Amino acid sequence: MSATPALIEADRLSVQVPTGRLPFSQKAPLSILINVSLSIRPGEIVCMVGESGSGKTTFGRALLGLIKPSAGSITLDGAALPDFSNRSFRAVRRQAALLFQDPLSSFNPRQRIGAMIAEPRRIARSGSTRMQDIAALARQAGLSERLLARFPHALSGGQARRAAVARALSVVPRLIVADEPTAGLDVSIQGGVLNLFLDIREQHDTAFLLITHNLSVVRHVADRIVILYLGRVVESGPAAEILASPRHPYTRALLESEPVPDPARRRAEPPVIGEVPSIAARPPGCEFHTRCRHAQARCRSEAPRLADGPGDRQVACHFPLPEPQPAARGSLRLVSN
Ligand SMILES: Nc1ncnc2c1ncn2[C@@H]1O[C@H](COP(=O)(O)OP(=O)(O)OP(=O)(O)O)[C@@H](O)[C@H]1O
Repeated sequence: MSATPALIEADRLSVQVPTGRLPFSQKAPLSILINVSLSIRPGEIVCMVGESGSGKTTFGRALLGLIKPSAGSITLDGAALPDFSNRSFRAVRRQAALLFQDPLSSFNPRQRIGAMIAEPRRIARSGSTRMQDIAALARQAGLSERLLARFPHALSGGQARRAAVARALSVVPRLIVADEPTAGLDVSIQGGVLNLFLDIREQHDTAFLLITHNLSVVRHVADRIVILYLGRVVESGPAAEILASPRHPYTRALLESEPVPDPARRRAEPPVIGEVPSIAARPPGCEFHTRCRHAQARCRSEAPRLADGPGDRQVACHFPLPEPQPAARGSLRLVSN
């Protein structure tokens, strides 16, 4: 394990939302995140991976105080936030930038792109807001200078995403939380954004939490991976190790469901990914058992705990997969409910 202290650390963070509108119809609150722990060191790129609805966005927002956690704690530079008040999170937000999944939703429709990119510098009174410097910042994010005079509605999805990246870099933060940073971008531009992240990390030791279900993003940049399923961590550890030998059947199935570009290596049948159960009706025992071919009686009744090891890895499975055999690829299938 690295001795570098964590920049930010979440310990058993949980998020619940109330259900029912009237006092008489109130039910138990719905758990969206359950005991998620994660630490990010300076300069580290952590990828949080999971299918849609697994709680990735909720975690990113809770870490920055945009959603109030219901339990757990957050530590910044070794000091625990005293509570989850706005005031406590101010320290986190001063050091972090969030790239939203839908960048346009975070833009002021009446503000020109150039002014929007310059705004963090103006507020922090740090860095030049001269047009030529803002244009250089935009170019760094792959955004043409001619777009700086436009309003947000006149940008394409890809241009909006690059504008959001340029704004995040306006005052280079110590942490960037990027929610699906390559969604909707052409493959060539996706690579550009990821390479830009790597450059920023190189130059400024900026840490990243990348929220994604795109495994090619993970392969390209991740130092560490955290896999979420129904709001719980099911596996985490160094990216190279997890990609080479996943231990949780869910992680393995996610990797198996990646498109195979080589037609000669086409599988006999595609992995069958069943529906994710609703968080309002969590299966008993291991919540993944309804989709797991390896499930045994114990999995249906007893929830596995997230166990440490080997090394810096963690897995929540009663019967974790062994080191892969050379012929193992394609042998595991997810089954629908
Ligand atoms: N305010 C809310 N009230 C009720 N349910 C919510 C609320 N916010 C999120 N959820 C539910 O919590 C679950 C996790 O949502 P979240 O957006 O964090 O997942 P995600 O992994 O980021 O998904 P995606 O990849 O689709 O963005 C989903 O089932 C979602 O419907």
